[in-house]
Amino acid sequence: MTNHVHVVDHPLVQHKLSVLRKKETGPSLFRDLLNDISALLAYEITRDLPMTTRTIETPLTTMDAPFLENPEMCLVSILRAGNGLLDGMLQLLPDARVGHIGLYRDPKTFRSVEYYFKIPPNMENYDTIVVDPMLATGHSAASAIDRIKSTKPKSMRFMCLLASPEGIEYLHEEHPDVPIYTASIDEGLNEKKYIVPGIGDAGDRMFGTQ
Ligand SMILES: O=P(O)(O)OC[C@H]1O[C@H](OP(=O)(O)OP(=O)(O)O)[C@H](O)[C@@H]1O
Ligand SMILES: O=c1cc[nH]c(=O)[nH]1
Ligand SMILES: [Mg+2]
Repeated sequence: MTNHVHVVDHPLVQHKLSVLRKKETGPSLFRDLLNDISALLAYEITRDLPMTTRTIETPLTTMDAPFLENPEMCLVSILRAGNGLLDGMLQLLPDARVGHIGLYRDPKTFRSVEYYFKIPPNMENYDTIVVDPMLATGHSAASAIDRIKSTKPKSMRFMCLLASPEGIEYLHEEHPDVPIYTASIDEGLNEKKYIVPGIGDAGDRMFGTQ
């Protein structure tokens, strides 16, 4: 399982995550921190993208310079909270396409319910990163990935801020081919299936809706 999970334990990520977790951190600072952290996570999740070389001319000479083999990227945000990760990632990947999948978690069954789906055509061209801050039971991520897989993207990765051990296990069972990148693996889930210690409801904290 662990080969498929990458915990980004960079000091800047961990410091910013601790400030973001605090209950007194309001929506404005919460969003700013999430922007910073998501840019740092984007840096790590793209670390092993395949490279190629092309001959270029600098003002001084000719060289074989490294370029991304496939610069076509697509980010897919799981609404609402996934949108909080987009701006930071787009700082590093400004040409990425962006898809959206609207899911909410039913508070009784904890299963995800889809209400929106819009992604670019020709997904087979795109290395795709599915983003959502929270991997709790894993149902939302697994069903989003199911849906996106049916469009046959070139490759797929999943990025979150926090993951629970249960969510990692479930997602790995359902989609063993999709690596998971996270800033933390927290202790577990409470009786309402919230991540503990966690950050609370990511969407509500981001948008001040509670
Ligand atoms: O792993 P799971 O148990 O499926 O839970 C995680 C999901 O719950 C949250 O969304 P929520 O349903 O609160 O919707 P929101 O983003 O609109 O607030 C979160 O952003 C994930 O999408
Ligand atoms: O801890 C959790 C679990 C699901 N959704 C959230 O926003 N937070
Ligand atoms: Mg929510």
